[in-house]
Formats: sequence, structure tokens, C-alpha cells
Amino acid sequence: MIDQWYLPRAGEAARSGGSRPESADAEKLGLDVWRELPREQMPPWPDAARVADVCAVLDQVPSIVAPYEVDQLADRLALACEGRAFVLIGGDCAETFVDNTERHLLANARTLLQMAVVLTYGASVPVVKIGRFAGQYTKPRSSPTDALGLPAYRGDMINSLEPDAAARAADPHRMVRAYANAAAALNMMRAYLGGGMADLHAVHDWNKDFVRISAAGERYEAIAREIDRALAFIRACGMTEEEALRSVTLYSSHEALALEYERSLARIVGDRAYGLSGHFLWVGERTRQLDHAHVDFVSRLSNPIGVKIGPTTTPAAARELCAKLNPHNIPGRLTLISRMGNHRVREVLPAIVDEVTVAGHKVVWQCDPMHGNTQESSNGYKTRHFDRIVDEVLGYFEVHRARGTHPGGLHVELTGEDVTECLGGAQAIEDGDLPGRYETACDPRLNTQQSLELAFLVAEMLRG
Ligand SMILES: O=C[C@H](O)[C@H](O)COP(=O)(O)O
Ligand SMILES: C=C(OP(=O)(O)O)C(=O)O
Repeated sequence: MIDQWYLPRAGEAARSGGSRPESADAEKLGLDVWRELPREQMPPWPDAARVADVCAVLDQVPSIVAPYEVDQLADRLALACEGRAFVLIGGDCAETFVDNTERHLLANARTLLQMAVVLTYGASVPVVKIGRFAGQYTKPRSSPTDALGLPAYRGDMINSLEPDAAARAADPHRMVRAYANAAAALNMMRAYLGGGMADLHAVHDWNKDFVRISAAGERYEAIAREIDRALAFIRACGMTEEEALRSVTLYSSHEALALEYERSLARIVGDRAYGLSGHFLWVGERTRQLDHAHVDFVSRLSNPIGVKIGPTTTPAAARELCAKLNPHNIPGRLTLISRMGNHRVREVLPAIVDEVTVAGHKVVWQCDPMHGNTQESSNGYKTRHFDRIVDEVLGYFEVHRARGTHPGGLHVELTGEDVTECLGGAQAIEDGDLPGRYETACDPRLNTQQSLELAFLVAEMLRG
């Protein structure tokens, strides 16, 4: 139910109903301070006037998500902060317009839901489910050019993956396409989730045929059968089945990288600003500088915010990020997403956790075991090995268990397709298998089997 507080009051329709926030309010909230600050990974827009024209359009469009949903997610993340829930974030590394199809979105969502079932059932812990979807259209890059010397692909919101100089030019109009694709994706997903797709009575249907026959798929089926029995028991006892069993909330998330887009989709409600391009917005490892544009911009929003912290993060830097991004120490407001690499996590993470804990900052600790474990295969593919991914998650659990802090979540790049992008897992994918189905637009994703295998291992770690 939507709280009355979120509904437009007389004379306020323009502010809460989707128009550009009044500039006086925006100024008070500092929503444009980022424009004066240094900024990494700036999209190489060719023409500031065209960017402004596009933003003038986006300022007026209906927002993609609603403030009450954002607040609801923050409340759920607060439970993870307090050790009473686990947060699962997963989806494509880079969404593309061409793959923004029902088939692809539903496949990814089903895989995420399967992982959530395994975690919920296996570890008896509520799982907050967040997709990397409906806006994950930008990519920070290590180098401004690619191996061919062309401008690097920076995500479909900015330029095209096509290896051609003209296609790689940054095009501000792509922000409108990103908005339209994100809105359509979330609209479709809401309809499917509301229409019974996530009904626990349909757990078997989420198991794709190509997974069903695998060891992970068979283990999943065993859980699904137990869920069937539990539901039958509830019915047999004459108890009514909770609505909660029939529907699921899947929140959306993406990296808040293209600040022009994010600013245009910010709205002011009452005395607070919300980034309504998605529910959960994160700042990447390459843009987390304390006094720079990205951190400043998200510090002004009321959304739950994530920050990626890599192996060069100092304990002091982590503490300062907490102070800047969560000055009122609200549980659920800030998620620190460690992505250290399996070789570094046991060495670097402990001091960060200690510093943040001693300073009294409340955060959700989440592990991204993907981004610190990227390697090149012998045949030239950007890949990740399943064993290293698992080892980083293990290291993250060890660090938190040793300190009594809560290992509160997992953040992975995955797809519901049967791709061959990451090595290892029960399928024992090897270098030579990678060309078979290597389809990612940027970084290698876990396929469905590998995702499920990881979920079973994490459920065991959570139980332990
Ligand atoms: O997803 C994360 C980054 O955008 C990605 O790893 C950067 O890749 P690059 O090092 O090939 O630029
Ligand atoms: C770019 C990403 O990660 P990181 O900032 O940790 O490299 C990402 O998750 O897409």
C-alpha cells in the first residue's frame, strides 16, 4: 500500500508526479554540485548542447521506480545490516538493447529466483532479491580504447558495441533509448512477477531443461520437491497460504555512472531527493573517490546506495565513505561491496571491516567475487574461474565469521543462458570451450548451472 506521504499534495503534483524538481529545492539539496567536481569515467559526449537537449526530455518523463519502493528496499536492507537477511544481487555485466527481450529477462530472473530459493531454503534466511537489470547500461573501462584502437565500448547508454569508429562515438540520444528499455523491462517484469511467475508453487518451472539434468539441477529439484511437500502440508492443515508465497519483489539496480542520466531521473519528494532510475544504485570501484562527482551525487539521494571497494581501498577510505554516504548511520542505507580477488580478500578485508566496525558505522557487507578475479585465458578470452570465485566468497565468510560481523550478501554477474564465459564448475568448462557460447558485451558471467552451484555452496557457508 502506498503511504499517503508519497502521494502528491495540492500544488505539488509537478514535483512528485514526474516533472523536473524545482531548481530552488534541487539547489538546497545540492543535486547539481557534482557538475563542479572532478569526475572519472566521464562519457566522451561530443556535444554538451545535445546532452542538455536529451536531459531536458528525460527531466520530464515518468520515473522508472517509485519512492515508496525505494524506501521499502532500504527497510529490507536494514534487516541484512542487522544480520537478519541476505542480499542477492545478480544479472548481466552489461545489459544491451538487443538482448532486452522477454526471453532473456525472464531467463535471468528465473536463475536469480532459483538461487534465492536455494539460499532461503538451504540456509533458512530471508533473501532480498535485486536484479542487475532495467538500467545496467553503462560500463566503466580500464582503458579509453580497445585492442583495435577504437574508443572503448562503454555500455549501450553511451555507445555501440559494434567495432566501428562511428558506432563507438558517444551518442547522448542513447540515454533516451536506455530509459525506454529500462522502463519496458521493469514493466514486463512487474507484470510477470505479479502474475504468478514467482509463485512458489511453480518452483519446478524455473529449472531450465539444460540445467535439470545437471547435478546442480537435480539438487535444485530435490529442494523444489521439499517445497511442494511443505505447501501440501500447509494446505492439509487447513492453514491459508500466505500471499508471500505467491509473489516476490525483485528490485532493480545498476551502476550510477552516467550522471547526466541519473540526475535527470532524480525527483524531489517532500524534502528528499530520490534517484528514480532504479531502486538500488551503486558507485563503482573506479569512481568511488570521496570528493569526486559520483560519490557527491549519490550522497544527495535517499536511495540505498552501494559502493564497490577493491583491493586498493584503505580502511580510512572505507570509513570516510561511510561517514559521507551515511552521515545519520541509517541501517540499510549503505552497502559496501568488496571485490578484492581471491588472492587478496583475506589480507585486505579484515582491516577495513575492523575500522568501519570500530567507528560504529552500520553497513551491509556484500561480496562481489567476480570483479577481482578476471583473467585472460590461453586463447585470449576475458574470463573468470569458478574456483577463484568460490574461494573469494569463502575468504569473505572467513573474515566476517572471525569478527562476528554479518556476511550480508552476494553480488554476481550471471545469466540464465547456457553460456560458456566462466571456466570450471561442474561442467568443467575449459579454455577451449569458451568460444562455444561467449556472448557477453563486457565481462564473463556465470551461466545458470554455475550460478546454482554457487548458491548451494553459499547456502552451506551461511548455515555454517
Ligand atoms: O564490469 C566492470 C568493468 O566495467 C570491466 O571489468 C572493465 O573492463 P575492462 O578492464 O576490460 O575495461
Ligand atoms: C564495473 C563493475 O564493477 P567494479 O566497479 O567493481 O569494477 C560492475 O559491477 O559492473
